[in-house]
Amino acid sequence: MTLSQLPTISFKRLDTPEEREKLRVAASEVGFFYLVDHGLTTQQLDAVMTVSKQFFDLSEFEKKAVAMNRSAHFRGYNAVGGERTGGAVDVREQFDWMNEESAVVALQASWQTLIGPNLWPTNLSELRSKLLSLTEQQTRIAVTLLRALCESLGMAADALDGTFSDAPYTHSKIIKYPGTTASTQGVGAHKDPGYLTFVLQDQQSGLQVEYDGHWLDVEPRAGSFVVNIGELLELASDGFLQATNHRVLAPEPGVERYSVAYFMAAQLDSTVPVLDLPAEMKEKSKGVSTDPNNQLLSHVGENVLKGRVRSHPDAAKHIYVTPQAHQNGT
Ligand SMILES: O=C(O)CCC(=O)C(=O)O
Ligand SMILES: [Fe+2]
Repeated sequence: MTLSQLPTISFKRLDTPEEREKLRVAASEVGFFYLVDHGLTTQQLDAVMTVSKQFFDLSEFEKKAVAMNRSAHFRGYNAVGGERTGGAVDVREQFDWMNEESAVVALQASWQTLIGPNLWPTNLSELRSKLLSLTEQQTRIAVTLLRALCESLGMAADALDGTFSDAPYTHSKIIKYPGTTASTQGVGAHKDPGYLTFVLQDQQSGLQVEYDGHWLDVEPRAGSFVVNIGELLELASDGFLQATNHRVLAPEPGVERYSVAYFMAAQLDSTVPVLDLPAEMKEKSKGVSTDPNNQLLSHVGENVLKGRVRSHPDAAKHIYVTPQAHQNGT
């Protein structure tokens, strides 16, 4: 199948069977689509991009004050060099935040290190308010989208609700890709570990999705989110939906690209069930991928932690829970 453009799904029409059918096709045959009519205004999205650029324009000293290597919970800033994908350095700067929480005092499993407070710069107070408000709205959209997706797969809308209840684990990042000739890798090819990812792009292209053995450009479309299927949905659908490989090419020198990524998972202590899909979907399923370098884990905390450790090995050095406890996922 050839594809010149990614499908587009209208969020406000998801209550119609026609749009849900389009959603099922987009999610199962491509794994990437534009989400429009989601209700977030252009002004709000522009304001997020503006405050994100203001963050990256802070001095090195100010950014390093919130560096991820000061966090025990994979939160905060990474300069270029702080992340690797596929064994090579990603040429991007980024600032990560997750749910605002207190740290677990006595860890019983390694994944509990994902729980903790965010790091916020003291001299850009707008960053916290703008980003947390964005996350809250994206979570509402993601929950509705996931429910519509379950329905489109012939399941009850709430089939996965038990895994995230009213507060899914979410992880987000603002990202700056500086122009470079040193490497073509903005971020190397990877799959995202959660249920659903939303990417907000600026006007600069570079995001590519693997489709039918080729890399397809995901051209920026103002006001849309680019949605992709993550590994937890591949597991829940027993491979009917596939987490899609994607990457970002570094821009040319003199050009910068900014994006904001939002990853919705389930609660970290939950385990993703395998949905009993209709027979015609089961027949079409390619099965869950069995890449020896990337095992998919149905324990949510374990699968999310796997992604974080692979991306930020330095930030993972503090993890001290015994392998026994880790294995049991307790
Ligand atoms: O920056 C982008 O467009 C995508 C980033 C991405 O795939 C990721 O951070 O997982
Ligand atoms: Fe990604």
